[in-house]
Amino acid sequence: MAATRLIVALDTQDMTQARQWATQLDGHVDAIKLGMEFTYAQGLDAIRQIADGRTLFLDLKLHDIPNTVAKGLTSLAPLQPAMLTIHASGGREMIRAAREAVDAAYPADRRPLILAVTVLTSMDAAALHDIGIDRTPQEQVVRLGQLAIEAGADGLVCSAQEIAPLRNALGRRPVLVVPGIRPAGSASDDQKRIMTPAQAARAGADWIVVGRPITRSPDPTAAASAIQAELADA
Ligand SMILES: O=c1ccn([C@@H]2O[C@H](COP(=O)(O)O)[C@@H](O)[C@H]2O)c(=O)[nH]1
Repeated sequence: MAATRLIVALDTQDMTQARQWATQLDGHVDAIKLGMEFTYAQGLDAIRQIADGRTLFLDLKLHDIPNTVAKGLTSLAPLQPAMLTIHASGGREMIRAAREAVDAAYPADRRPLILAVTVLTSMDAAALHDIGIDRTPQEQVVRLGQLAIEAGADGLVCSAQEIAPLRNALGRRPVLVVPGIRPAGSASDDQKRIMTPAQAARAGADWIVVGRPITRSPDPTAAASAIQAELADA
């Protein structure tokens, strides 16, 4: 099985902080993730500056009518992300429109992976029930995952708890990117469906996403190195 790689989520509104984390974590993580918090505070040009040759996961979780998602993804092409996100719950037509837009707007040799977010890792069964979904998170993730891959997504964002059922349903091919990762003993914060880095690696995650356990550490480099060691030993 291929090694599980580490993405750090640089969740901050502050340019100096993002630059400092990105620089100090060079060589200790495999990719950086920038999302809504940084993008809404600093804008797209700041993403270009922080990315600066690094492998960029642009996690803006687009969810809108098909035309708007397609045009939004087209607007992001100059940033040359390696991965970007849309919500699987946007439905088949929206995902197909995303596929067509990425194929048209990005050069074939630098086409980002389209990752469909299934069920946010901050949601449990009660949170799904609140929004009218009376399935377990696992059932809903597999249902949305099948839909998204059929409609043209390259991969999925899921929790580590759903890797095995997704692999059973979809095989090895979809890229599985897994947030909700907490090293043993660290606070779960707002995450509900969590696993440790080693558990996620053993379950077959292609990438794990780790934010606060690294960025809130007094020594982010040591925290990232410890996670890499855990992945290597898994
Ligand atoms: O289902 C999802 C989708 C995306 N995320 C993002 O991952 C990181 C996780 O950060 P932590 O600090 O390690 O909790 C964050 O940027 C989320 O937006 C997710 O957690 N769950």
